Amino acid sequence: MGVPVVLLGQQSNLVFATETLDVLRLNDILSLDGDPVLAITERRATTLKARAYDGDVARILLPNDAKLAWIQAIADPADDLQNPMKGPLNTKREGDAEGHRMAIALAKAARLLPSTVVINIPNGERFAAQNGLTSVQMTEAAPHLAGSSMLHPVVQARLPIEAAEAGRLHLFRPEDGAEEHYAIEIGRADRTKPVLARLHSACFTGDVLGSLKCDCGPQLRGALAQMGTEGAGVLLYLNQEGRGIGLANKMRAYSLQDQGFDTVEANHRLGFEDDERDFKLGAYILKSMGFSSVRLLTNNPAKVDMMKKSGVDVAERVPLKVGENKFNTAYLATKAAKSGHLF
Ligand SMILES: Nc1nc2c(ncn2[C@@H]2O[C@H](COP(=O)(O)OP(=O)(O)OP(=O)(O)O)[C@@H](O)[C@H]2O)c(=O)[nH]1
Ligand SMILES: [Zn+2]
Repeated sequence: MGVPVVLLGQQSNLVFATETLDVLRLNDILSLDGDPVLAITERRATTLKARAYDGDVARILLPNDAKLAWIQAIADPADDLQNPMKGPLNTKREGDAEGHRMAIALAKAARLLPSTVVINIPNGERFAAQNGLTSVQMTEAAPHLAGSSMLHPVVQARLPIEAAEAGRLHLFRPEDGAEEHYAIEIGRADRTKPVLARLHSACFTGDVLGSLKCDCGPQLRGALAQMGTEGAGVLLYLNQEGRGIGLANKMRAYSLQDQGFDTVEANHRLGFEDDERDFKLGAYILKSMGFSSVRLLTNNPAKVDMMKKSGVDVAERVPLKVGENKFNTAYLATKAAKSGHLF
């Protein structure tokens, strides 16, 4: 939800998502005792030429007179080209960055910009109670933020679709209250043989609107059509919009692409890795449906590796080359050059 929370640990921290910060919250932060810091990822720090002393995280000291617009411009690259000089940015070296790292993981989980304002507070539990804030023990939150949390099957029902009348939709819900994921089974695949399978990541623009900037729509329909023709298959529809950064951030990335950056550079400027998806959950869903071996429809070698590492045998990689057009040639070429896609 992007609301402030208190992270309880050896040191307790009050955490604000930078994206949802407003003047009132900022005034509250600046009136507290303690040195607030603006936490960003090392990817974002590289663009801003700020030193990251904590590996993947940089902690920028917040001046007493820090302005909301300045803070948000550090998190959001939208106006980087017009205003490249945000510094000098003094980053913190001493102390522990664990709370800051977790705060950024929380912002990512909320599909916000990966940046937070963090302030150390002496008695976290009392502060949270007095101010009506949610508090969470860092040790309890850590396993959920380290990767996707456990998924549970919720319901399944028959769903005839254009590609195959014998369709069945299975719905899975994670324990941490995050997005649900779906599996569409075509026919009744033999569990003792490799099944034709596709791990599809949600793409609202491509799947629903027919965007020409990517190849997702044709890949989705192409995979289902092939399963329909063969009479059996399973398509996982994983709600990992924008390679796991969410639709708002993907649109920010598109806006950066309009400024001349490619798909990977745009993710980095926003402070994300190239790909923030967790493919382990795909393997988990397949195993829970009784599949141990797949013929995987993909051009992405990372998906093949992740399947194997997660205990699902990939008997064959089946290429899925559809949907190339004049608007996505550069995007597909970047994926081939930078992400190792096989086209
Ligand atoms: N961040 C970001 N995400 C994008 C962009 N274009 C498309 N996407 C997302 O990328 C994902 C595409 O996923 P997949 O269809 O699994 O593609 P892939 O990883 O290239 O693998 P294969 O299609 O299996 O070869 C979807 O979640 C899209 O929303 C972009 O420019 N930036
Ligand atoms: Zn797409």
